[in-house]
Amino acid sequence: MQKIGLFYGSDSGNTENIAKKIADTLGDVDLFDVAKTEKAKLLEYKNLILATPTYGSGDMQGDWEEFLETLSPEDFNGKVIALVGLGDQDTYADSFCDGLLPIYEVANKQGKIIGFTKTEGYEYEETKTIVDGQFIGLMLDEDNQEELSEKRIEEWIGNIKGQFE
Ligand SMILES: Cc1cc2nc3c(=O)[nH]c(=O)nc-3n(C[C@H](O)[C@H](O)[C@H](O)COP(=O)(O)O)c2cc1C
Repeated sequence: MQKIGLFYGSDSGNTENIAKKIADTLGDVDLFDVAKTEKAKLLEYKNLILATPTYGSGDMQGDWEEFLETLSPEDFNGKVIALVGLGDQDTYADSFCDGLLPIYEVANKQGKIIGFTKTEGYEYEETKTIVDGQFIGLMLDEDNQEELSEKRIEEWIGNIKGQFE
């Protein structure tokens, strides 16, 4: 398996902490804050994990918005991509983790998305991040279900680990 590049954006630190936990648990992961990195770096990796929280009402994090503008579907050709969304399903119940959707839409056209997850145990009202009955990635809620994150991360890593190339 080739090394994994984990690219994250984070305003208040939750996604950064989760990114570090994922990297520690998975091993062989290089971490990048999208505020301080370039598209060329992402292109170096066959295996990717992309993580964003949601802001506004259903938007991706600001640095991710700028970073995603530099990327096109062709950039994900031949890549294996796992997605991570952070949100608050209580205060923003009708747009839970929706900021992850634009990343999925660009990456999914030519890349292979892995790591879909079940929706059981979550308490949101609406989200656009469900495809074929499953979340498009690992969804975490550090505001309301922090105690569930560790187990969710472990299960998810167990699922994706063998799928990277
Ligand atoms: C102004 C504001 C708007 C937010 N909007 C949403 C939203 O639409 N949907 C959602 O699921 N979470 C929303 N959140 C919750 C954040 O995504 C959540 O707290 C996340 O863990 C923050 O990650 P960070 O610390 O990496 O920036 C919002 C938070 C703030 C402060």
